[in-house]
Amino acid sequence: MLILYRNFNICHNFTTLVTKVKMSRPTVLMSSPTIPKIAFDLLETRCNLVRTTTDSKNEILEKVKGVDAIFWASHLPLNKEVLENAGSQMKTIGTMSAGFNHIDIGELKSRGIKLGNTPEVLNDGVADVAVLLALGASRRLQEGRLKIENNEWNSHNQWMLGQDISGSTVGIIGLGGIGQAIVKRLKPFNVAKFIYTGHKEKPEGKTLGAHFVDLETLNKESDFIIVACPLNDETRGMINDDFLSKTKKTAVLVNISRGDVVNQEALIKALKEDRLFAAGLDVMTPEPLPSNHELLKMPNVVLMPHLGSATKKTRDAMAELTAQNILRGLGGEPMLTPVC
Ligand SMILES: O=C(O)[C@H](O)CO
Repeated sequence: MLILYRNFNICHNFTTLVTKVKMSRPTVLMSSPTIPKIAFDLLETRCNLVRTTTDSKNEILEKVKGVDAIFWASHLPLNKEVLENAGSQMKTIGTMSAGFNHIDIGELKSRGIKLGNTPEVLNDGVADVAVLLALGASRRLQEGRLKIENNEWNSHNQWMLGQDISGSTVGIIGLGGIGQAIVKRLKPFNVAKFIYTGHKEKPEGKTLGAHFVDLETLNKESDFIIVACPLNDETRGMINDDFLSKTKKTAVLVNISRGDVVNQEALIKALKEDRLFAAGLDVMTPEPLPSNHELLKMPNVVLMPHLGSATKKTRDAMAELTAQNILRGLGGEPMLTPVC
């Protein structure tokens, strides 16, 4: 009897311990198998991880059930369906992205869920791509390659002339961290004037020697228009037919933000009608772009498949920051880079 009682006690204590350990080790869904190792290492010190073997929606919807937090490394919409499947205990999300237009913030707020994102750490990577696209589009990179491929190389001195960035006016839509990093990079190119638009004038603009203007002025004056603002209800379709009807014919448009800031049909039309010199796009609609899409057939469009933050260093930094946000959220501390 005594032995039985002792065994019961041991069992009981063990169960309590397991429950406690489980309680002190929250579960985190890692929504993609390709999340950098640094995030797994950090989170594993204090959490139990639920891993996925694919990036598929179905697997995420299945594995999210009952977790305490989500590491979101997917461009799939993070919406009511995902949250409902997760359950009401899930109160912490870290998204491995600076943009959060794919996340239903209203739904998160109504459920008291905390969200952190990864701004700043990708500024340099994305700004590099903006410069790459500005130069590539203005110097006819895609068209030049096609000329070689099609045996149309012609060396006369007026052949394939591009637009100069030196002496130009560069207009930045959205002087956030990425916009500022773009200005810093372009300064040594002897740009004549930097202008920017946004909600309000920024002290950083003064430091960088960039002038605050309204969107219309930016459009009218810019030789290079670089879209670096977040996608939201205000900016969706901002670059539309009307906007492009007032742009300089020699202007180059670069988009490193989100495809939907630009009305793509209007852009294609303007490029075809030679109302715009060229475009350099890291983002487009839809993503992935179908391989037979019209944009791919246009010689004056330089395209990249949303690679702005795609360097080893940047993605590691994004993963680490996401993991830290999750750990802080789970521990009841403020996230390092909170969205809500
Ligand atoms: O928002 C971001 O983090 C970048 O566009 C990569 O998705």
